[in-house]
Amino acid sequence: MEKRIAVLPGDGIGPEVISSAVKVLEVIARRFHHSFEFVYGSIGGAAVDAYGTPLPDETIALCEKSDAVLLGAVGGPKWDQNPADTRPEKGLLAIRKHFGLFANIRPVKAVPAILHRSPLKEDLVKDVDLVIVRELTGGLYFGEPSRKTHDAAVDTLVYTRVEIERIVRSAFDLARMRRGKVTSVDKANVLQSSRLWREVVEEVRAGYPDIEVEHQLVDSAAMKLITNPAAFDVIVTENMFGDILSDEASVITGSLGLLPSASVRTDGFGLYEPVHGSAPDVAGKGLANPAATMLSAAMMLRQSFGMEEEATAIEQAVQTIYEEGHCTADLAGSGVRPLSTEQWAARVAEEVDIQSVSNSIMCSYV
Ligand SMILES: NC(=O)c1ccc[n+]([C@@H]2O[C@H](COP(=O)([O-])OP(=O)(O)OC[C@H]3O[C@@H](n4cnc5c(N)ncnc54)[C@H](O)[C@@H]3O)[C@@H](O)[C@H]2O)c1
Ligand SMILES: CC(C)[C@H](C(=O)O)[C@@H](O)C(=O)O
Ligand SMILES: [Mg+2]
Repeated sequence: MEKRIAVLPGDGIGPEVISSAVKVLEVIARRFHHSFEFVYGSIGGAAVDAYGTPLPDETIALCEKSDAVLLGAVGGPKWDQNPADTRPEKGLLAIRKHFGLFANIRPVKAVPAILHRSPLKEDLVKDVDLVIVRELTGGLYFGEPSRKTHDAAVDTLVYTRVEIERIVRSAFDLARMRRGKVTSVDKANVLQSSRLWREVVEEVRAGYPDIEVEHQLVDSAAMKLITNPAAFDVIVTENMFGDILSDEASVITGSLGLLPSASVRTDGFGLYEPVHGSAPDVAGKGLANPAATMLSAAMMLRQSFGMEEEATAIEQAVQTIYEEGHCTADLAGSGVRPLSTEQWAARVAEEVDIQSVSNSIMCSYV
């Protein structure tokens, strides 16, 4: 299959984790006889520096001509004092909005070989397999913020019935393919937009009698995510709550460097990016964990290209390398010598290749 992938490395550790994921995708292409064309574009702080804007028209055009987008991360101290329009993060919000990527799918799954790296008890963590379905193109992120005076600022939180309904349906559809449970997270005891959210969830659930539904307020949901994370299956929530809960959920697995995400719309086009940011504190030092970006690439193969076997090959290779005891600095406990980003990525790429050899040996015996 021929696929054109827009690659947007961005800032900080973005280029490091992206180059790792691209290496693995190159092995996948070779092994499964696909042709992947990687076309590189600029976003975030790098684009502000080169083009004066965090999302240049050239980047939009390149993504429009591609089958999917793979993104690293944006942002960093260099641009933190920029005005709103030339902040790197603005580029990320703009690309999500431009392509109508309203559903941000953030799976959180315990990795058996590294359960001990979670700060939570292994017993709590071992069965965790949940997905946060985060609304991505509405809410506070896209209100009309304004700095009223020197001493006052305002952000508005708007949600329409249509925006809520489509994300809630995505969550119910996903739950049907999983364990059949949806937890809707809101702040309906305070916010009007949350009361509308809850109303729409109640309407949508009528069409899904097979799905178990619960409502949780975001503050107690944040607590339950840590005290009993295995109780969750699909969590559906608005933009800001989803952002916060997904970073919190990364603690369950042991590192933010493990969580992938897909930002999608209904026609299969998607932007795939790790949940983490540009990690300026570790950038350029070989300390970044590229697993989240590799697993995002796996989501791209499965969700945008329908390449199930190829996606599984990446996921299995990541698991195997952890089982062999190799990890990057974020997951190395005391007494464990971590591999650099590049070394760890090379092990995963090698493993994807080795799988192909063992598979063909298996075939020759069948
Ligand atoms: N999607 C994105 O592009 C995205 C997401 C979050 C934050 N950001 C931006 O990133 C910048 C830094 O934000 P932050 O520090 O709050 O969040 P962050 O996610 O970049 O980092 C938080 C902590 O996790 C660590 N970390 C994150 N990813 C890691 C990885 N792959 N491997 C090893 N360690 C990792 C970092 O070293 C840091 O200690 C800000 O400019 C922020 O706006 C961008
Ligand atoms: C960088 C920022 C705009 C972004 C968000 O809040 O959506 C990030 O935190 C994320 O989780 O993708
Ligand atoms: Mg975030």
